[in-house]
Amino acid sequence: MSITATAYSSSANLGSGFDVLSMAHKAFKDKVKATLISEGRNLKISVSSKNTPENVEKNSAGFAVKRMLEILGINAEISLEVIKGIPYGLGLGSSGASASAAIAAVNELLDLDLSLNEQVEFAKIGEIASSGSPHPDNVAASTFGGIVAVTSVSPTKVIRVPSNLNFKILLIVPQKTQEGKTKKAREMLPKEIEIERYVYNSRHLSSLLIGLSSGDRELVREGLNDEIFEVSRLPLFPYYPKIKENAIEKNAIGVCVSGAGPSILVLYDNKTDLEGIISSSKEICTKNDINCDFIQTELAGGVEIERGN
Ligand SMILES: Nc1ncnc2c1ncn2[C@@H]1O[C@H](COP(=O)(O)OP(=O)(O)O)[C@@H](O)[C@H]1O
Ligand SMILES: N[C@@H](CCOP(=O)(O)O)C(=O)O
Repeated sequence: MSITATAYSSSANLGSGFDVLSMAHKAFKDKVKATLISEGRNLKISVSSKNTPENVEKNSAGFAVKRMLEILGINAEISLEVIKGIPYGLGLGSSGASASAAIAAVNELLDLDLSLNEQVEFAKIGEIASSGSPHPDNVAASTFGGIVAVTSVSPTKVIRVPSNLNFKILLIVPQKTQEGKTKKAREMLPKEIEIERYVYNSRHLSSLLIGLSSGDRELVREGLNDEIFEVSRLPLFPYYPKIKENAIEKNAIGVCVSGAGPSILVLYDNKTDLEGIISSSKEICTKNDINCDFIQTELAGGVEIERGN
């Protein structure tokens, strides 16, 4: 018996919403096929994957499933085939999507009847294998779909963010995968911040959520700014400030780093000079000795179970 689940790529943080906000998009997707080999005897998880670790403890999909079954006290032998479609190390929620798909597939395979919040609770554990931290944002977006806010982590509670803003997504993706990128990016963050910077980011977060809900372009633009996380990680994407400045000049709705980078998320609409952003961003990337892909996409739904396999 096998079940296959599909989960989409995501852009987490959305400026000042570090570890809280994220959005799923159709740019890329992972699939995980879970096959039940035996049940009730012992707990054994195996992982096969062409381009991510096949060591269960080091694969976000395998680690999430193994820990979930340990926590639930379930003995089963399950093989996981991780079919990657999301390039990893680029800030597109690759590790999170695998974990989301794996948990959803095993939930269906063993008829666990987990809620979406419970699935995120277990899927986030998979992020420990990839970044050393169970950050819930990417897996929340890949599981729920749309734009999400993680309002609680113990227990996990995910809320879909209401949006009345019409926008499309441009992802600027460097063609350079970095092993362990998010782990390194998390180590770059300050342990303490000035209250003033916290207040700045609270203003940005408030602007973003109100702007999305009301469909106010200017509020969303302001809301995608950040004074703490992107600033601390700038050495990972030195080209970002210029690309952002240029995109805003060409009337993008707003710009932020996608997750821990190095990809950049641009929200745009029919008032935006999209071609101008792409051509000038290519020049900026070239000046920084990087080649980038430019992917136009849109919001994605949540994790999908393939029926009839
Ligand atoms: N199923 C998986 N999919 C993608 N990366 C994985 C997976 N399992 C473990 N990893 C590891 O996690 C790292 C990529 O995750 P991360 O650094 O968070 O980047 P991102 O999530 O932006 O792709 C790589 O070192 C990769 O080997
Ligand atoms: N909140 C996390 C998000 C990491 O997203 P990814 O797509 O880069 O894995 C962080 O910023 O550390």
